[in-house]
Amino acid sequence: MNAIETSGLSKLYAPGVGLAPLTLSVPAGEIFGFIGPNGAGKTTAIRTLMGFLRPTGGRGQILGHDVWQQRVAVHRRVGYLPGEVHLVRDHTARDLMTRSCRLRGGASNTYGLEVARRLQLRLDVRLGTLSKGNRQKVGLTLALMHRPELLMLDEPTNGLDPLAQETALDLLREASSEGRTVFLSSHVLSEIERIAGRVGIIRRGELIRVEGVRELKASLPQQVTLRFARPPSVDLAALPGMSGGVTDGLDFRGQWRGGPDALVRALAGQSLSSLSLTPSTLEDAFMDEYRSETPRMADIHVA
Ligand SMILES: Nc1ncnc2c1ncn2[C@@H]1O[C@H](COP(=O)(O)OP(=O)(O)OP(=O)(O)O)[C@@H](O)[C@H]1O
Repeated sequence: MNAIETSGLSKLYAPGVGLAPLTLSVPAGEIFGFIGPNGAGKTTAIRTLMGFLRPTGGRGQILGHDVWQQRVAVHRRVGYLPGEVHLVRDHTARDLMTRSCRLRGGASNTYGLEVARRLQLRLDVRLGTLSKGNRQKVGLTLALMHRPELLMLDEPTNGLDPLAQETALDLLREASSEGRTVFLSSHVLSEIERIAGRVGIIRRGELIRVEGVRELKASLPQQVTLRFARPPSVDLAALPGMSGGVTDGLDFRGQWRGGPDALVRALAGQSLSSLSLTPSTLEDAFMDEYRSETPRMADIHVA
């Protein structure tokens, strides 16, 4: 059974605003990254999947439960981190963790304490005095502490310092290696690139692309930068495999699809003073998706 299964699930606040019909399957154990610019619909998608927003169309299941009709069961089984963590000011993190264990019929707090320790969260400080990053650590600890089968995390590393970010990513990797599923949204593409198996790109409420991170990166052109000692006698921008070529005096920049051999062969006989070929990052792919005029797709089916 897939951890997340939706068929045309939508949440429209107004025509064209919100989440367009979303058809997506996320198998158990996968880390799925959801990326898109501000206002793309990431939070709306996560909140609809969590049953906090009533869908305006389609169907969705989380761990086999209907996202709206059976949302109480969903909430019991899923670790959720909202985009903005609001906490009761006068309590401490330890209070919230104790209460959460009690609500789960006396569940163990052992792992929660380990997560808090690894995130260097101070458990006995009044929440009202915590910084944004420390509130985020509380939210993460509460989401992770019961080792839920599915983690739904809206920008989990938002506000964390680099060390805590690293720890958070380790915790998510560990969850996945235990067969648990992680669905996270992020603007930090480098972190999605490092931990996610697949990535979904959402734009204006529509899922425009879903692909394995490895495949996505392999499909990207490499950035080529050349400097010549003398003006080249070949039209580099016109080479098959080259795109976006720009010449500036003796410098040339472009995007190259193909192996380095073919490029070196094309440059044979030219007086080259430097050459660099850099693999593209997910960031580059993401920017490409935004720049390209991808047609609107009302309903994208993803295996
Ligand atoms: N309660 C609401 N009523 C009406 N429109 C809303 C509501 N909440 C969000 N929207 C709109 O829905 C669209 C998607 O918003 P959403 O918050 O889901 O985007 P997001 O991808 O999470 O953005 P960000 O990266 O800024 O957090 C935006 O156009 C937003 O203005």
